[in-house]
Amino acid sequence: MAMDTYYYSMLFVLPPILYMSYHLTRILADKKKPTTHGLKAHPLLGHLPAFVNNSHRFLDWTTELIVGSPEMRMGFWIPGMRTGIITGNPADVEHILRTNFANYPKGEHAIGMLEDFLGHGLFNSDGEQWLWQRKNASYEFSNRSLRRFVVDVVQAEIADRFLPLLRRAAGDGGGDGDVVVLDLQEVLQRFGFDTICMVAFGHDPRCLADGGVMEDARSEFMHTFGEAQDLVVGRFFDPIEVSWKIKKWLNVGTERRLRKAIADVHAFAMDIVRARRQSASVNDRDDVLSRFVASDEHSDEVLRDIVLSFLIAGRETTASGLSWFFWLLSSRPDVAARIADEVRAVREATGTRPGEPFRFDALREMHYLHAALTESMRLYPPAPIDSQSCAADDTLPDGTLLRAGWSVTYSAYAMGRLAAIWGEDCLEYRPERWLGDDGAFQPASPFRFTVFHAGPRMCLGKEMAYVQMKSIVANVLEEFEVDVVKEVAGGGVPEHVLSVTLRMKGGLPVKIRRKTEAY
Ligand code: HEM
Repeated sequence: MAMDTYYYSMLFVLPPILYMSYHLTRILADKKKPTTHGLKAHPLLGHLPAFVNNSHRFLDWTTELIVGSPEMRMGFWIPGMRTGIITGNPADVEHILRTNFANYPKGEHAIGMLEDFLGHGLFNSDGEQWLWQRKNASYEFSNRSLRRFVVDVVQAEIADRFLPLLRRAAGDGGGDGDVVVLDLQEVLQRFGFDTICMVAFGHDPRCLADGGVMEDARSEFMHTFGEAQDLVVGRFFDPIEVSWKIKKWLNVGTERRLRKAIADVHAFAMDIVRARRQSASVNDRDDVLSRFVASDEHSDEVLRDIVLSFLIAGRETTASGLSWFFWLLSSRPDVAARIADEVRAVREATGTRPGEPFRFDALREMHYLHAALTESMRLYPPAPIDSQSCAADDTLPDGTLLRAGWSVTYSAYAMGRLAAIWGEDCLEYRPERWLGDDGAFQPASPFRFTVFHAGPRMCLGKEMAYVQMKSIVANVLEEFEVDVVKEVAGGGVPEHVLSVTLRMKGGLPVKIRRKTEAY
């Protein structure tokens, strides 16, 4: 009997004890919730007012908060909409991108926002859907014939299109012989678009045509593609999340423009897919799409989404990296001179002459150039922030709590400005920080230098991007000086547009001069 009373009383006593201890644990755990130093939350609206007030300087604002925080991260809370963290802490990044990778997918929320544009291509999928595309694409990217193909495509684009364009801009031959102001960022985007289309799909869109002509017919499409990208990213920065859904449903405003832009971009990608399907020689080709087509397993829509992912990956990233690099170089003649010396030494060692293509091995010898580009991307990362979502409650390495459904973002831009990672001179452009005593390039951990992402979803095009960027810089600095037109560009750091990539607002106006020294 006494035992029965004991069991019955336990039935009533235990649940409240368990309930209370559950909540007590949560309250205690929540003491470790992410903090935000120097940022006050509104009692009802949370951090919404601060986000709205600083949306025009989002990267710099979040960087200031991260740099000012001992944990190198900021927590934010926007009631009913979004809660999460933006971090610059390498231990957090390693945890999110590698150690507990499975718990930090892109998430349904983000995928849903991009779905009408990117479908379920590599960039916009998780789980199995991502894995099979990643496996196929990684196989292609580690293929040596693709590496040769990349070098050939890039060198041909430089020799037949890019250098002739710069020679014309420098006043050689074309037009009235005057030096013209060129938007280098736009030229580099065209370069990136041509090369990604040729490498990934075996299709030549001729955004830069032979002889260095900028094809006007392509300008409109390039503009449409950029517009689709910017408008879709705009959805993420809209503090009132449902507003884009309402506009889409009503087909008004930016969503109306976006619908039209997406239709044009999809038509372009679908043309590429159909052309590749009809091509008799699919099995003999080196491009990435042909391998997906050859397997005969995928619908046109799936292939279209794969095409779109590669266009997003390759169109603006290298152009962004190079635009900031040439801007930095314009005030650092010492760095430009050292690169030119290195290129000259590699020419001598490989027995080639200026104007001839650089082979893969020759590019690999250019350690200082590699360091100069890496250092530039450290400060101006082409993909400045990257978000995932937290699938189940988790704790960061320092015990900070993350709840399921939170947005978890790392800022490569802020990380480049953290003294705790790079030392007190972190704001200085100093390529030497990447070189060992023997002058060889020393890579940093991808959890500190997050420019190419890290872990299982790390960028597949990193090597291709360096081949492209090093080839362009080496060829340009052999022949030309690039002067940024300060009267047009303004004196300070150029303003940026925050889209998928860090783009200069208004482009990068430059004048191209032939080098006076004999090579
Ligand atoms: C300087 C140039 C580049 C930078 C800084 C860069 C950076 C990045 C970053 C940050 C990601 C992660 C994106 C995310 O998951 O949210 C990524 C993924 C990727 N990148 Fe790049 N990228 C560059 C050039 C390229 C090029 C030229 C290609 C060529 C095809 C490429 C192919 C890819 C692919 C396929 C992924 C998706 C990987 C996956 O989700 O599994 N990237 N890149």
